[in-house]
Amino acid sequence: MTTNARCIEALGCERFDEENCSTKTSEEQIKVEESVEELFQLFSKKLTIDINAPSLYRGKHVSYLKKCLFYLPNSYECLDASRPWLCYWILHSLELLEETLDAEDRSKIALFIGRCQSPDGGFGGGPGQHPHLAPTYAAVNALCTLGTEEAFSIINRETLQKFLWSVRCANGSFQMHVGGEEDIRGVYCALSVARLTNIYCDKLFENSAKWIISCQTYEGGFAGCPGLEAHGGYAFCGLAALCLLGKEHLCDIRGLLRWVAHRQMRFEGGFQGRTNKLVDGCYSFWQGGAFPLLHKALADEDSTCVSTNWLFHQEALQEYILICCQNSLGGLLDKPGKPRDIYHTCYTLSGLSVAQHCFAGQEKIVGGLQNELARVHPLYNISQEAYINASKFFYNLPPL
Ligand SMILES: CC(C)=CCC/C(C)=C/CC/C(C)=C/COP(=O)(O)OP(=O)(O)O
Ligand SMILES: [Zn+2]
Repeated sequence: MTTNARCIEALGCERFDEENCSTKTSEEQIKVEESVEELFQLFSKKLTIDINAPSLYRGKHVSYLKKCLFYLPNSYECLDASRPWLCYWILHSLELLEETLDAEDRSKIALFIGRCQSPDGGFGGGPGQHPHLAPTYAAVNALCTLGTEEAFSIINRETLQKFLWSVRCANGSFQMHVGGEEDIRGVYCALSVARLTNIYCDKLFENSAKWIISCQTYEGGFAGCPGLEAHGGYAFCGLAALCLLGKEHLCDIRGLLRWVAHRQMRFEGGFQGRTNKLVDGCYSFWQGGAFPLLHKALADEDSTCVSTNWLFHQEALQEYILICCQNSLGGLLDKPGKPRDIYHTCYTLSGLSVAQHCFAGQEKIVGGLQNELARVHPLYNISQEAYINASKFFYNLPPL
């Protein structure tokens, strides 16, 4: 299927499904493709983008993100308990777009995140809120992205470790907050912050690998909890958590690879989150980000049989993001027709970065080098540079 057809499909203009296509004769198929081409010509006049060399609206995205940083519109009121997330999504997106903030702004943001830190350790969704693993993960990633000594020093590693102990369950899973739900996000968030800030200890994660593996389903992906449906968000958490434990080989890597590779939609080029659901830009990272981790796991088993590319269609994903997920006024989105928002801006850009970069010298930058983003570290989803700076800071501190 051509890119044009994928875009038309993604624009919701014409419905093709695998079954219809496969029952068509080649002549009928050509007619379908011609009519798609015609439709596409019509729609490309509306889209102010050159589909043969789609460009990233870098400047527009930067302006949108900066506006959101200092004046969060009313539509984010419902995220009042996710304020460290808002900081992380914006800061990480700006970092990927290679936009730096001035020192005064970085300091203001670091101090605000500091106000979300709980005296009991960890971070809450806003100042004075109870600590929770999700905003703790977002706060640590945001502070590491800020990358200043002031930002790193805000994290109280002693109380953070106490908080992690307070949400740990005997079976190796983690509650999202004291008395809260246990799911695979918890163990990933706990491992991510523990590794980044150098407070990891084996005892804290005893049994965790076994619990994570019990979330892998018959389809090959991971569910939020044992017995539930595999989903991209949870599959990323499960695989990344196993990698952070150095135990990825304990799960069915090939089953997971098969599942995640089939989540890339044949027409749109983007990923769906789970079987029989719709494409969505945010899964560009939740699903796409699994491929570098899978690649490493496979290479560790047998370095002679791995390719120099990720095992998904990297160009098709980039086309979906650049052609279908950009708002022409800045910001990115789930799919055409949906409003832009900073969550989708963060995860589409993170997925775009994964799709652009495999190994040094093997970059595939759809639309030209001017579209290149900074490289992400796929375990944490902060930039490689932010990861290196944070490691230099935290791994020079004495162990707890
Ligand atoms: C680190 C961290 C906190 C990770 C979160 C991972 C994540 C994105 C989980 C998604 C959870 C989920 C079941 C969404 C389904 O939404 P839906 O039914 O609206 O969407 P769908 O139709 O695409 O499945
Ligand atoms: Zn989404």
